[in-house]
Amino acid sequence: MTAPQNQNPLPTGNDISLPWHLRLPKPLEKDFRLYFLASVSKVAPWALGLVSILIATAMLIESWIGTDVITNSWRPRLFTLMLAGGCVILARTLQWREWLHPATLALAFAIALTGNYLGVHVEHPLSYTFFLHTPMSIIMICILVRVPFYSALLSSTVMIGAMVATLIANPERTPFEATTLTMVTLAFASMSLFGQYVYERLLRQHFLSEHVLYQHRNELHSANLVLENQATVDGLTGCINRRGMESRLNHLFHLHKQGNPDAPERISLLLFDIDFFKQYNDTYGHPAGDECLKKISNVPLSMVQADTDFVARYGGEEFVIVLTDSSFNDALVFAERMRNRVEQLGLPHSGSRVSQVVTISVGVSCSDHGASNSAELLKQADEALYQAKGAGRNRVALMNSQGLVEMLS
Ligand SMILES: Nc1nc2c(ncn2[C@@H]2O[C@H](COP(=O)(O)OP(=O)(O)OP(=O)(O)O)[C@@H](O)[C@H]2O)c(=O)[nH]1
Repeated sequence: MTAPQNQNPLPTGNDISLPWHLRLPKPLEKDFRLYFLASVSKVAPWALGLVSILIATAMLIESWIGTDVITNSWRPRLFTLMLAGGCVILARTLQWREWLHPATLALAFAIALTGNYLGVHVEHPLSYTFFLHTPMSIIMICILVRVPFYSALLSSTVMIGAMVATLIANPERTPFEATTLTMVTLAFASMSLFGQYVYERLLRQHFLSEHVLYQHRNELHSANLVLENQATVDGLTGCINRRGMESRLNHLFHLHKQGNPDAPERISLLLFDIDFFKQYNDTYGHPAGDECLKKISNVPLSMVQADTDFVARYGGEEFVIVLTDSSFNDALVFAERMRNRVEQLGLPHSGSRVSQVVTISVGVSCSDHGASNSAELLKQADEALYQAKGAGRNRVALMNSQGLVEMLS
């Protein structure tokens, strides 16, 4: 049995057709330049090191051949050797790397022109071979150091032009030598440039594939964030839902236990419940009950400040506030202020037996008082809330360090 075909596969870099001239849209082209530079910068120091060794070897051989050769060659050779050394330094230094390509081109010109100069000035039967520096320079920029294709094409043309002009201006070179040198140079240049074109085409295709993959990854990441948000936020009040609360609280406890430097010193938990909410619904209707829940939840939402503090809807008309790094006293002040602000909202509640307006009861617990995990902390706050209800509602109760519930108000 064949596997089912994917009707709508994700696009890959191969789906984006690369034009024959290789140019990508402007922003992509800019990114590709950096990508290209990063890909060549790993081998460039070694390649330029090799070029430096070749220049040094050429100087050595020229000093053996005869003093008249080295007399003519040592200055331009030393100059190109220094240029090559400078290019190696550029390739190895991250902040200067963007200058690598222009510097490599300068080096290639220096080598090619040195060849032309020596081909004219050195009196030796084999001196015409100095002109072979031009194809060597083209090979260097296309294969060894990989200058971008268009720069390589332009500079190769200029170098070949300079070589041909020198050959024409120098009557000592026979037409046969001049033609042979020009043909050899053109052959080397076209092969090297073709190789450079193919290489750059493949590299661009690879870059596009990676770019598309990167975009997919970003889209997936954003979609995940949206989904995660939807999965952990309560649709009615905008508070974190119970699932989100449990995972955040567990995470905080996990950090706390591990003694992680990002962990809060203590975790305080406030659990509150709207008093006689069933009667509120019965009196004003369920939609009004929903509105009431929104208004009440806005009170703690407007009060939490630290990034790690949060408000969650624990279920029905019960809410949890988690405060990190506040002292226990500060958490009690928060609870009392919140209870007071809810009362101050003045939402009429004729069905309540404790007030004319909507009120809440709050239970407060703290990790300093023996709770070793989120379930225990919630249980302690629930026990305090239960007693706050029993003590008449519209009040704050706390679980103290002895494990006893005390009324705050
Ligand atoms: N409007 C509305 N009501 C809800 C929602 N979730 C839960 N409730 C109601 O909240 C009420 C909770 O009632 P109880 O648990 O009896 O508590 P209570 O009436 O507040 O009494 P005490 O907590 O003892 O003061 C129930 O009537 C639920 O229907 C909601 O999303 N919207």
